[in-house]
Amino acid sequence: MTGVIGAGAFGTALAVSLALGGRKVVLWARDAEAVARMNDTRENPRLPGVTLPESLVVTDDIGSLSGDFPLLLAVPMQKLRDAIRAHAAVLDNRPLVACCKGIELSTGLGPSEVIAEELPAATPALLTGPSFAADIARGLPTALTLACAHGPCAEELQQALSAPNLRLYRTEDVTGAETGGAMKNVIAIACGAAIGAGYGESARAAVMTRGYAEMVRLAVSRGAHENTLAGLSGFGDLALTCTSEQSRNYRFGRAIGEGQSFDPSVTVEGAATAHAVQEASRKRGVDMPITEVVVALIDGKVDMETALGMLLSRPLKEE
Ligand SMILES: NC(=O)C1=CN([C@@H]2O[C@H](COP(=O)(O)OP(=O)(O)OC[C@H]3O[C@@H](n4cnc5c(N)ncnc54)[C@H](O)[C@@H]3O)[C@@H](O)[C@H]2O)C=CC1
Ligand SMILES: O=C(CO)COP(=O)(O)O
Repeated sequence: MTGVIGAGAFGTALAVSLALGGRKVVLWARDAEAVARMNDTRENPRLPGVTLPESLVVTDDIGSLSGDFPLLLAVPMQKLRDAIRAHAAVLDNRPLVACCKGIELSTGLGPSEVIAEELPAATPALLTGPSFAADIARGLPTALTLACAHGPCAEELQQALSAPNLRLYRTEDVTGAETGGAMKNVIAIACGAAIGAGYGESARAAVMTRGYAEMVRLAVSRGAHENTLAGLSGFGDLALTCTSEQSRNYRFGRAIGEGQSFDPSVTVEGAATAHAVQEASRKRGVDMPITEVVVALIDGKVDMETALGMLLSRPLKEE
């Protein structure tokens, strides 16, 4: 059995995919009315056009997640700690797989570190990599990274969370996997802004590549293995998010580049994470010029022309 906490786009897509793969899945949401609607219509408005399989149990009863089976935590990064605290009794002492991508603004911690801090007896893991919820829910093929520092648990989770359209690779480098997932959103905002401002595809490729260098620098400074960033959780997700109109982070950046507003109700993980990364990288003395520019753009401190100048006027250096 698998439990999923958070019935947003990603939690629901994973639940659908695992249920269609023949697993027993319980999807928990905090909003009783939303749960009633989903049970009535067998649809989730966050995933239009996707029918929830009859075998998928949707509930607002947190007690139905009691047990020692793995729980997927599919809530936004900045809400992860609240969600854990609210249900600590049910979540403690079992595998908890964070499905969020980001760094906590108030602490500079990644998802597995937040879990470890709140519930030291739980086994923190991470599910990350290039995958749009809509693609997963439609049964399209996807490959993801399952990260868990505890080797045997990593293998068990890899088996338990694979599905016909979800191919999971595993790593014990949780820090590398979570840094890649957090940073790709920041760089996707920069790429969206470059395209939105009309700077062209070559500029986007430059931002992606130099953004990858920032991702690696930050990850290594946090204790990750450089190679992890070349995998699905780093390069893979960067490639997807920086080039797809499906990405909310990319579209948010494009709106900045075009001088347009963006719907504040949409989950854009890279916005808070850019601020968290800026603070962490300054403390560690890690040079992250694209992240600095993204923060300045989000905060409205610079316009696109100034932002471009900030990057192009840097001293010339070896690659
Ligand atoms: N949507 C996608 O394609 C993908 C999303 N992700 C990651 O998944 C995470 C969640 O994103 P989405 O599902 O897309 O967001 P979403 O905006 O569709 O849904 C977020 C859900 O979390 C719930 N929630 C918020 N705070 C909560 C709390 N304290 N307790 C319980 N539930 C709470 C909300 O009610 C909402 O249903 C993000 O970190 C995102 O980066 C990862 C891969 C793909
Ligand atoms: O993480 C994702 C794809 O791997 C989803 O990206 P967005 O949050 O930018 O939509």
